[in-house]
Amino acid sequence: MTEPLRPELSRPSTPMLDRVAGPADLKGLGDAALRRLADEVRAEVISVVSETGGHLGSSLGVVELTVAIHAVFNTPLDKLIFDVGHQCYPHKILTGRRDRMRTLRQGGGLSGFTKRSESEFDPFGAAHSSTSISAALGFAVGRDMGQPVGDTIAVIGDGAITAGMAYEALNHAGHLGKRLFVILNDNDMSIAPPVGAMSRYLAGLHAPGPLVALKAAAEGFEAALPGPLRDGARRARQLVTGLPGGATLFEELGFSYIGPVDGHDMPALLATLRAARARATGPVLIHAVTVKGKGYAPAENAADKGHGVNKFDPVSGVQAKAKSNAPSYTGVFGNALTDEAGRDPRIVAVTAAMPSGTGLDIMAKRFASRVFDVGIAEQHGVTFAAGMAAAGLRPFCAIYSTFLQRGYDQIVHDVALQGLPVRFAIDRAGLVGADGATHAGAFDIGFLSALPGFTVMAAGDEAELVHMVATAVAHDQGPIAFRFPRGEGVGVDLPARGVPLEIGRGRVLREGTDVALLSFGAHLHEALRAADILAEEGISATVADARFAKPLDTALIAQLVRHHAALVTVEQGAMGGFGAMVLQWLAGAGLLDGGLAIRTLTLPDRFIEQASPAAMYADAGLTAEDIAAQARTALARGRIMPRRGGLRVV
Ligand SMILES: Cc1ncc(C[n+]2csc(CCOP(=O)(O)OP(=O)(O)O)c2C)c(N)n1
Ligand SMILES: CC(=O)[C@@H](O)[C@H](O)COP(=O)(O)O
Ligand SMILES: [Mg+2]
Repeated sequence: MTEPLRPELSRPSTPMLDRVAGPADLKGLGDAALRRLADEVRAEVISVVSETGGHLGSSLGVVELTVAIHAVFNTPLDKLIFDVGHQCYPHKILTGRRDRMRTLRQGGGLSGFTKRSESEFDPFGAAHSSTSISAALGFAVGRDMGQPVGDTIAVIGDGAITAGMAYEALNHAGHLGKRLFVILNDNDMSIAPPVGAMSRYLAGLHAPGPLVALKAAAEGFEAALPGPLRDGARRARQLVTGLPGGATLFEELGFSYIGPVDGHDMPALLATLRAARARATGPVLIHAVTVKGKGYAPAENAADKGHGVNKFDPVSGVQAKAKSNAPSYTGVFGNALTDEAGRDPRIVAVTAAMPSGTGLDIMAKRFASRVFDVGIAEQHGVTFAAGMAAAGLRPFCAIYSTFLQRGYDQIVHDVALQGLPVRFAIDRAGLVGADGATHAGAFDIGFLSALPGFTVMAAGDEAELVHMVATAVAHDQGPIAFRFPRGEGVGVDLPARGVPLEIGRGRVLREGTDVALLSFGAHLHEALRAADILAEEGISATVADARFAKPLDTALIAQLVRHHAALVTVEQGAMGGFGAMVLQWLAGAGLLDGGLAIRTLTLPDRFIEQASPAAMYADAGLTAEDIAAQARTALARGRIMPRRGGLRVV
């Protein structure tokens, strides 16, 4: 467990919470007691996250909401589904996991998201956004078909509700008309300030003003009327208020809309939830207005509202600084792209609600009008970029590997099939640490390399990343992608300016005679370390950086297999990626016919649980020692080779 920075300050007194073993203990409490309980839960969240780091602001914003839902509904029979799940810390504290909260996001500890395997109170796992309404609707159908399910409640943020999936679900839920509760947790923040017309619309719904108050009053009146009169009353309200369409978008979609309600006013929340629970017959949307970071000034005052924090001093809110020896890959990418954008006005960039996470905030500072935050809308972002490419621009789509999965059909259908030169900057490639398996960048090598016409690169270090940005700028022949990991680089000197790489050509960093280690991506330094380990045993290893999974440097690979008894490929990705591409090419070229010993080191065929990235790679069998061990065994079985040199060293 992580040591607290100031242990004497980090454990608040929580007499009420101490008596809560689970949601059942909330049932007998009155409104005032529930409000006090919420205060204690908030203190506990601050205390926990000060020791562990994590998603502080989002969790603080839903404290009252979480207490109220558990007090009014009957979980776990009723299914409470948090969208993304990053705001679930109060929920975990109230559902029997308080004693393990200080293991949050660590190896062997509690997940930072909801997770089915962790608790019966987590009916549906999450971490990627905007899935909650679909899942809740699925549970509602299960209930109506006789399964042991009570009510279903989706809690979704104003950021998450900007994604296409949420509308698909609202549309379907409105059509089915089943009893279902969607609680819109509207804190007017995503990770960054929210963007888009939907965000403006929601703000309009809770803007103070006479029209809105009148509308709310009219709605209350309407609800009391018998069915046949309700339509007339609604039309009258539309005339009186003049609000667009009169009804909210949600009502137009077939939901009953309740709100906006102050999501920190416990009596108001409880009354709203009780009334909705007692009377709902179909889908209901409860619009709760909350404050991200609520009740903790350092979070409320932070630009990101304490979205994701390191451990911190609970009194001052000052976060521990991670030691850094080299610039982050993300920062190197952001700076390199900004430099390129300074030279080429056709360069534009797209982020799906992650401007700082992707480094595009750097470019936005100089070229605001050329950086587009599309909201949590990876699918739209990809096709939008394809449109800009078709129009003659040079779009960079900067999306984490894990979230790019959302846009795969768009990558296939809108980008690859049309051969459009969209540049994909794929951050968070490989294992990412505390966010765990849901955020691992495992699959992009395989899913992109399978597409005709795609060029797929991975940066061996941060200097290579600069060159890959330049390569992507210059590549107008079709789609191109480059991947790089989370965190800091290896500390190599950065070039003053990127130089486009020759497409499909790798490089040899170290020339040996016995075994060839062919790395694709940022595990290059592990391959170099493996070569050092092998050298101590008298085994001479060549280390090559493939740079490209597609097109492969087949001349280099042919040379490696000709000159070595064994070949080991290394990548930070799942099976079916770079190693598979190499194997397939070797087989097709007949180069396996002579009994070459090959090992393809990838992530294993299972999801790797959260821990530090180093521990996760150890779990995956992808350390330098693992690479050396595989090289050793491959060599022991490989054919006997005369020792020859002759490789090109770049
Ligand atoms: C598909 C997908 N894209 C991006 C993200 C990254 N992400 C996590 S939380 C978040 C913002 C969510 O905002 P909101 O739903 O309003 O919740 P809040 O943090 O404000 O409570 C984003 C963009 C994600 N989890 N899933
Ligand atoms: C919840 C979520 O998806 C993001 O907040 C994620 O945790 C960000 O991860 P990074 O810290 O790698 O940007
Ligand atoms: Mg929000």
